[in-house]
This record gives sequence, structure tokens and C-alpha cells, in this order.
Amino acid sequence: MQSLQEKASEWSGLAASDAFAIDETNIFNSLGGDIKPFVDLSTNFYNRSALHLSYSRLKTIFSFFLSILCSWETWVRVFDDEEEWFRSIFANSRKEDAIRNQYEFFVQRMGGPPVYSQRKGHPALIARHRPFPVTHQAADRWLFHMQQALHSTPTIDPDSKIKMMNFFRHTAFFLVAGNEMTRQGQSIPSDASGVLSLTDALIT
Ligand code: HEM
Repeated sequence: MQSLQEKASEWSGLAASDAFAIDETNIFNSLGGDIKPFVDLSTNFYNRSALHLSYSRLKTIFSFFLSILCSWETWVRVFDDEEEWFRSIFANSRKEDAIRNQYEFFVQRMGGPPVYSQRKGHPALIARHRPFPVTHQAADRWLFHMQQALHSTPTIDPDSKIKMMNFFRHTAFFLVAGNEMTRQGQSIPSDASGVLSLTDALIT
């Protein structure tokens, strides 16, 4: 039987070595040892959109239309996604909380202080995603938004963006595999700690 990590690698198309290249360097330190790039990323993830990006350059050129174009940003984002099935997954979350939960986890997982665990305990991502339909389709949509968010976050350098996106892609399908397993009533095998124990190691 395939392990969760093996499923994550097969479905994401990424070897574990690529997914965890984020651990070869301390990304938090390479981004200036500041939480701002992570706050920017998570804010963009939940607030911004592909539509925003398409028009972002136009904004600088046609500043006269800035206020009108700004209002278009609200059209597409995770909390107001045009895909109702995806938007509904976040219906019971407060946007401010979701942003903070996400960036604190990223800060901690990418070499920064353990701010997530200090506030909320062990990340336990499979368990925390259990209430949600983390399907292959949901992973693709989540990754679409994350790719757009990375594009619109200039405070993160290109090399870090590639490493982060690989980690996100692998973890998204790791969560899909974990979600399938918990829905089938199976207990999470010890290898499920692949993402999580690594986090533990990094926060001690
Ligand atoms: C695969 C598709 C995914 C879906 C559909 C999904 C959905 C959700 C939802 C609905 C929440 C609750 C929002 C909140 O109130 O915090 C959440 C929380 C969270 N997600 Fe995801 N997520 C996905 C992938 C990921 C990935 C790839 C990561 C990490 C790389 C991640 C990390 C987190 C974290 C840290 C939280 C906060 C958990 C908490 O503190 O309760 N998620 N996710």
C-alpha cells in the first residue's frame, strides 16, 4: 500500500527532495527575517486574484482609472471565489483568522519563530483539515490561488517562490491523501508526520 508521502509525490509530480527543498536554506532568514513577506503572501492568497494580476500593470499605466480598477479586485479571491463549491469550503472561517493562521504556519515551517504553535499548538494539518472536502479538485483550486498570490508578492524572491510552491503542491496532495484516509475511517499512519514531524523538528 502506498504511503501518504508516496501518494503526495505521485499526485503532485514532485519527489520529496524537491518538495522539501525549503529546508535546504532558511527561507525566513533569506526573506529578511521578517514576517512581512508571509503576511503579504497570505493576504494576497485570501484577498487577491488572477483578475487583479491581469490588471495590476494597467493600474500603474492608467492611474486615472485606479479607483475603478481597485474595486475589481474584490471580484475573485478565495473568500469570494467565482467557483461557489470552493468558496463554500471557507464559509465558516473568518478571513482575518484564516490569514493569520496561514502566515503564522508558513513563518514557523520556513525557519522562523514557532508563532503558530505558541498560539495554537501542533499544526496537525491533516486533522485540522478534516472538516473540509480536501479533494484533488480543491487542491488544484487552492494551488491556483496560491500561484497567483506568489506572483503578486514582490517581497518574496523568485528562487524562494519556486521552493515554496513545490512545498505547497506536495503538501496539498499530502492533505488530499490524508483526507481520503480519514474519510475511509482509517487511522493516519506514522509516515503522516512527514510534514508534521519536520515541523516539530524545526520549531524546537
Ligand atoms: C488542498 C487544498 C486545501 C484546502 C481546500 C484547504 C482548506 C482550508 C480551510 C477551509 C481552512 C480553514 C481556514 C481557517 O480558518 O484557518 C484551512 C486552514 C489551514 N490550512 Fe488549508 N487548505 C488546503 C491546503 C493547504 C496547504 C497546502 C497548506 C500548507 C502548506 C494549508 C495550511 C493550512 C493552515 C496552516 C491552516 C490553519 C489551520 C488552523 O489553524 O486551524 N492548507 N485550510
